[in-house]
Amino acid sequence: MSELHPLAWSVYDIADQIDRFKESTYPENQHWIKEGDEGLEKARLTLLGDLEAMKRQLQSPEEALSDIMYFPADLASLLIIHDLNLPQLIPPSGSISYDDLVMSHNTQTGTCVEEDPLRRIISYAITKGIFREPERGRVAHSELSLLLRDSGLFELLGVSLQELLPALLRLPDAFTSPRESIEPNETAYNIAHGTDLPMYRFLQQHPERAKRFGRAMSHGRHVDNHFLQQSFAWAKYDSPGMTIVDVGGGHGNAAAFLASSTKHMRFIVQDLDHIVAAGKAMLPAELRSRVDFTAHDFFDEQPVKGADVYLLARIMLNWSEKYCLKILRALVPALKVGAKILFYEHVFDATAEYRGNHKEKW
Ligand SMILES: C[S@@+](CC[C@H](N)C(=O)[O-])C[C@H]1O[C@@H](n2cnc3c(N)ncnc32)[C@H](O)[C@@H]1O
Repeated sequence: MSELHPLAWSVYDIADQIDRFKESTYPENQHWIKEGDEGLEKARLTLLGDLEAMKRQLQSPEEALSDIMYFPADLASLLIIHDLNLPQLIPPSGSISYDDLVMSHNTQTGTCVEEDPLRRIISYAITKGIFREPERGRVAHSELSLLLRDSGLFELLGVSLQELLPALLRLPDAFTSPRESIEPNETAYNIAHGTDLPMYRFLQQHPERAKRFGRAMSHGRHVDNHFLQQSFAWAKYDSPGMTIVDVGGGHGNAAAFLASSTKHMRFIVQDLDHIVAAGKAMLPAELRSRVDFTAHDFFDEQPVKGADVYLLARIMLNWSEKYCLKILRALVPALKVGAKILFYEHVFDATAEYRGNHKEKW
């Protein structure tokens, strides 16, 4: 028997479980499953993994490889969609003719885009589920493109395409010239953006880009904060007097998420001064009594002594070992007996293997 059969049975069983859950839990017509629904998350991830495994068995190696190789074309169409601000120009409901879309773009920007290439870019994006053509000559939002009207996700797209993608394209140079460097100002980002400063310091000098970067990062985070919540016994620390220091905590998104689901523990979010200023302004009023912000460079000695937990969420990924050690050494004088240092990172298993399904609780 082919290996498809056992997978197909598993898919059937899980789909049945999910459908029954949706029927009893969700309003009518909601076809997606909310990430993080307790009890269903494991089933959802297993199903995604099984479907990916089935796809791999059904595709020839050439097909699988060309999916990877043509990915830059997807990025190019997204880049155009972003730069022309199309998600904002297409109405959230109903549709717009290509004619009107071109006119609206050209009037608002004072630049000139032609209808024919625009239509071709949109047609390509439609094949990826971004936008729809409800009738010939008119374009409307799809479920996916509608999300890009949200400013946070649109900013995340901008950061991904304009800050990070140019750096990713220079990675081969950074690996080889003259050797892979461990210094934060000799990275692919430095080559791509023509700066001698470490990325976060460079952004500090470009306040608008820094703000967009910070907001985009916070926006991308809500998706996996629930893993952070589930992967540590936070309840044990949820009593008056317990302090959690969120080192390099950005706009305080993780701290705010954790504070919303606990009652007593206090959070101190530390980051560079311009980031904490923005984070403070964004914090919901009801969390202000339990979440504080302080400017602190994590290479300097930790000023909050005797906290219960020092959280380093997605910090180490930015630094070479030399600098990770510096960050840890700066914490040591502050540690009381029993203090926890909590790392929250994406990690590879000891042995890399194909992962159709990228997300797992750990
Ligand atoms: C990838 S983000 C992670 C933010 C947050 N912990 C989270 O998980 O959403 C890395 C953070 O490190 C901060 N950072 C970079 N250099 C820093 C430094 N020297 N001292 C303190 N924070 C720094 C950045 O401003 C940024 O907010």
